[in-house]
Amino acid sequence: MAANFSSVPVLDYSLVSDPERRPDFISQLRHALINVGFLYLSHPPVAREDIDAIIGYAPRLFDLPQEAKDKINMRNSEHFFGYTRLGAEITKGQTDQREQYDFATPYEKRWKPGDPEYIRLWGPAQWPDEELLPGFKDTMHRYLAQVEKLSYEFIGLLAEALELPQDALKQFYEKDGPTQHRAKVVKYPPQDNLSSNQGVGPHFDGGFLTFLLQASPHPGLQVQNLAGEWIDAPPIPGTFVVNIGKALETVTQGLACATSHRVLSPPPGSTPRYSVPFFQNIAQRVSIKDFTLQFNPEILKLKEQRGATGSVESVNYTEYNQLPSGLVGLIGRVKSHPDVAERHYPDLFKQFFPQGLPAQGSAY
Ligand SMILES: O=C(O)CCC(=O)C(=O)O
Ligand SMILES: [Fe+2]
Repeated sequence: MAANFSSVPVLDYSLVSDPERRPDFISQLRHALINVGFLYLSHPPVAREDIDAIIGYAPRLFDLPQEAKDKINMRNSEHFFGYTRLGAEITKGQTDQREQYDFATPYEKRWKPGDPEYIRLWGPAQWPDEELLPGFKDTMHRYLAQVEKLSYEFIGLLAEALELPQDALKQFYEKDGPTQHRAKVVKYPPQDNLSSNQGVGPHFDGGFLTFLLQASPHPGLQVQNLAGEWIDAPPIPGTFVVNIGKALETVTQGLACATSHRVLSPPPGSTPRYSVPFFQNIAQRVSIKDFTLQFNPEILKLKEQRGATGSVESVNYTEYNQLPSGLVGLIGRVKSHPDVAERHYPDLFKQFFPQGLPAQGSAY
């Protein structure tokens, strides 16, 4: 019997600092990692005022004049940071109805001649002009620094839940400098009569962990369970939604599962939905196939008890089994944003789009 799920569990981060209740947290975490791949985290160690400020900024970012958005179009950026207009991506053959900005933690470009091309993926983000949105960049940096710290702490807890040494996953981080993490601010407009209700189609995330802030009260996020059913993950104020990326699934030999998810657009006549996902990266030059973690056989049995996943409507990021993580990330970006790739990575562009530029990117 598969240990199927019908809701996304809520874990209380305040248990972690309570010696008596910490074991409860660890066992709930073990269940969520192995059987669900998604969880809500309440009482996260991120300042409430920064979260509220980000929620306040989200609509204002999209209300900027079109020329201010175009000025920081992603096409300017070899790092794939910046603004992407509505309807520019497709997932599973259908247009995603969302508009977004890709931002990141601070980073100076490190690529030098002779380095692999994927090293160019990391570098400075593009930000709107300060006078148009005063304080936004600083607030976002402060927010991202806190989520980044949480993401590392969480990886330690995850190792504990899988009965690995606390620092067992540190070997996947950059050793000689910072790891750059990506974040987006996303707007899902309400469905109109002409478009589908696909905010974003079914997909897996890459990387290690995603920390998602649902920045408006709209439902719409759904998570696919083992039987292939779509389970709602509506916003719960004061929480993050945390989910496992394909790199972490690969590293843990499938114990921690990456779960397919999607977003349905708000219904016609509604206000837009906003969200702010943070994607935790790993070292660019790491090839996961070169590492084998030793798991306790009792823990590996829990994976067998989970059973096989049913029909999963998602296929991306299978390359983590063979290629360096940075190249997997770059391929993902090239597929989703071919116009950016055509300008900055012409060889890879030709490899993935031999017929030339499609009207939209095809994420997965
Ligand atoms: O907007 C959301 O709630 C989820 C977005 C998402 O899954 C993604 O961008 O990877
Ligand atoms: Fe996602």
